[in-house]
Amino acid sequence: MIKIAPSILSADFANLGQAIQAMDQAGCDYIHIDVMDGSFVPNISFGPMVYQAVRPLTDKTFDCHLMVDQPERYLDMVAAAGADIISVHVEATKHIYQSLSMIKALGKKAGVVLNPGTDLSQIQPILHLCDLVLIMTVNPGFGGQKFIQASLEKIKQLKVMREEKGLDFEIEVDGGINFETGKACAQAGADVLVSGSFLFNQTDWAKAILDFHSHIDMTGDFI
Ligand SMILES: O=C(CO)[C@H](O)[C@H](O)COP(=O)(O)O
Ligand SMILES: [Fe+2]
Repeated sequence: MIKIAPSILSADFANLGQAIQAMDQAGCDYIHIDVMDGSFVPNISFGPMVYQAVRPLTDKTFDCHLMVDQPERYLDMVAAAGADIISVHVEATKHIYQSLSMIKALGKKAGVVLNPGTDLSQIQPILHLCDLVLIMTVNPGFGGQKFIQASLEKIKQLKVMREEKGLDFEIEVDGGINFETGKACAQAGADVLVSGSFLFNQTDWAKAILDFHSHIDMTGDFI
């Protein structure tokens, strides 16, 4: 069954705790937390103090997407703040093997993220260290962007690589996900759909999460 990860970048920051609790009640799987440093991406969001404050409000998995340069500088703090999955961009560090090893040593699930312009060959040597591979389906930095169709081929190729190598990481997609693009990603091989603006703009979040499932499960292939 496909997992749904609401991106709280699209939440009402004046009521962040309420939004997280409502998404929990609506039946989401992960809470996706977009951490931006104003350097790796041209936007700044929130740091560990913010998600530490909301950590007690839900038992859901905190899926932390670090859009920061040299992420190894922050891994201790991110782990201490309550992240369960910590994902780092392969483009953001000279030491991706070390970063992923550090995340594992902290007892957290390790993820690697690829920008739309980054080839899968960049992560081939470190795939065995990954619990999750996040394929960006927009350029990172902002919510509400248009899905990049070329991402679908990358998802398919990643699924083949996973099978060939006998690995079991999750494939997550992030950016421009709605019922239509989410279904296309699931058909291509995605296991986790991040959805920000589309999901938060729905009036009934529980229905929207169910609708994500019904759109995808009706193919019969992904239940
Ligand atoms: O990582 C991100 C942006 O860098 C967000 O997770 C992503 O953009 C989700 O927002 P939307 O669903 O509105 O595209
Ligand atoms: Fe994200």
